[in-house]
Amino acid sequence: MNLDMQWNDLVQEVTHVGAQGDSTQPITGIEYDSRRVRAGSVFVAMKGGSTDGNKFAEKAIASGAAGILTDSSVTFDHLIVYHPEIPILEVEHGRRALAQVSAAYFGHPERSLAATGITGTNGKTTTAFLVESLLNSAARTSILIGTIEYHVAGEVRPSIHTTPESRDVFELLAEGVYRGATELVTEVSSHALDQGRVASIPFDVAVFTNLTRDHLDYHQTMEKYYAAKRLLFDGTVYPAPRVAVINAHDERARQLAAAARRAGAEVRTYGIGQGDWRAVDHKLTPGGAAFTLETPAGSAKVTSRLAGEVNILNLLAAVAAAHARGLTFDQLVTAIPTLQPVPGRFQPVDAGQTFTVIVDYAHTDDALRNLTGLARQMLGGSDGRVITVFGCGGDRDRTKRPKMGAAAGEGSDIVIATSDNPRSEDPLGILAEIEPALRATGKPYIVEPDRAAAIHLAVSKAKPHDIVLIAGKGHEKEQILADRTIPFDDAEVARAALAELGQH
Ligand SMILES: CC(=O)N[C@H]1[C@@H](OP(=O)(O)OP(=O)(O)OC[C@H]2O[C@@H](n3ccc(=O)[nH]c3=O)[C@H](O)[C@@H]2O)O[C@H](CO)[C@@H](O)[C@@H]1O[C@H](C)C(=O)N[C@@H](C)C(=O)N[C@H](CCC(=O)O)C(=O)O
Ligand SMILES: Nc1ncnc2c1ncn2[C@@H]1O[C@H](COP(=O)(O)OP(=O)(O)OP(=O)(O)O)[C@@H](O)[C@H]1O
Repeated sequence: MNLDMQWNDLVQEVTHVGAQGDSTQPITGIEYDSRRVRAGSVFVAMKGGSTDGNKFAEKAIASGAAGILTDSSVTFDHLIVYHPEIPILEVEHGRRALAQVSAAYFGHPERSLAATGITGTNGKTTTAFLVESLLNSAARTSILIGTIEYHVAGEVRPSIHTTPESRDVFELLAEGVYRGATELVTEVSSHALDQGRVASIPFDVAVFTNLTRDHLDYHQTMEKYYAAKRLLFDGTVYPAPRVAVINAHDERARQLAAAARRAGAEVRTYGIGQGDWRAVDHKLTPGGAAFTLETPAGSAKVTSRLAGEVNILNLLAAVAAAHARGLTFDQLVTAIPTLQPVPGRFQPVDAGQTFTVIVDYAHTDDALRNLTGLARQMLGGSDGRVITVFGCGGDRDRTKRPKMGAAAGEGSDIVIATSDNPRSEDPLGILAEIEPALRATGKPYIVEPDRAAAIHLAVSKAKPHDIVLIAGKGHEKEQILADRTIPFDDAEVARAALAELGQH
């Protein structure tokens, strides 16, 4: 961070429409939440979806704020009258101003980093992990920001948001640069693009994985959802990327590619049997996939430990992005077989058993259908069965329960319905709301509220070639029951169940 920064320096860095006062007082922090303001902090008061940060400007001043940035002319007019002692800036867009001021305060770490941003409804986390692994295989030092966790030059941190507020992003970047990072790989959610959480970060490479129905509670229409994603590519609000990597299978691919090209980006498309970066003659195996990688930089046969067609797409996206970041085709081909599945995203648990066990984060009916579909793809023509363990969260959308029951039954040969964070609800009550739809599918099922017992049961029922899917928790490490949060890791429980099976 810039320890010498004064208010008067900061003013130079922010686009503003009004200003009052000046100050040579050193600034000790930038905050967008009044509850985090300490003596010497600058408070950025911005309008939000559920409240208005401007309501808390007085509170921030009482906590010792050294200056205020506001996106409200009413607040600006009020403060210049009642707090003439505090320097104030009025800005047009609160979150973009937050990004500008944070970049400056944290010493412009973005200037020392090449950024790859990944957006899309599905595949962001997986693609981001793969890009980071490819860059690290070429001895680059990276920062990763995403849903599961953050990596700061090799150190793992818990994730707060898929894409945090710009202030928190810049703090991570500054730390990463200090520890030698030269690359940033970040998931960019549509919320982040809409709000400007990644404003002031120039993206060298931008990746678009896909667009399916989601987050309409926030964006309201698919057009607005797409428009938010397009912002990463079209140069209208943020600078256009140098290279745009786009999934050729998506129905928006052509229009997005055209928008990116118009903005001056080099476009690379990818796909299975289509696109400039493509997989041909692919085969799915229980251990992953094998295909010929055909690209403008060369062709080679490769094998991957990541299962399912969607992961071939994620891998192609990552390969095209890492090549844009300067890895050679040979470096990429050498690294591909070493890439590990992402924790909790179609993650195999292998203890040498004759069937497949997969842990996945799928916790919506769509995701569950996707997951059972991937398992069917993997079974191909074999006589293996799909055995699915799943549950539904308590104190959450109850309409999901019958939908999940139907999705599990329709996609599986055997279902074990269990608990998944029952929270304050009775686990048996939740299961009773799942059961009628599950029963209606006509598939054999068992209700076992104890999640560990359910996983043991599924593993004990598996025969050679079967696929056991453990859905819902993915990378999560806890189960929330009534007033307790207990450690719980699906992959570990599955490993214990496999070890027990091995002893019999
Ligand atoms: C819909 C959404 O994006 N909400 C985020 C947003 O809230 P908001 O704009 O409504 O802010 P607000 O609560 O109205 O507050 C306005 C301002 O007042 C401030 N405030 C508030 C209270 C107070 O006492 N003092 C104070 O200063 C707040 O810090 C904020 O600056 O800004 C808040 C502060 O950073 C976030 O905590 C909040 O995330 C909520 C909890 C959330 O659930 N966000 C999800 C939807 C999200 O962003 N998800 C995407 C991933 C989606 C995906 O792909 O799955 C993500 O990138 O994580
Ligand atoms: N390229 C893809 N296309 C469609 N579905 C995918 C793709 N990649 C992954 N999936 C499915 O979406 C699930 C979530 O994958 P991933 O975590 O990589 O995506 P994400 O965009 O980060 O989503 P989330 O924010 O929910 O974590 C996977 O378990 C898989 O079932």
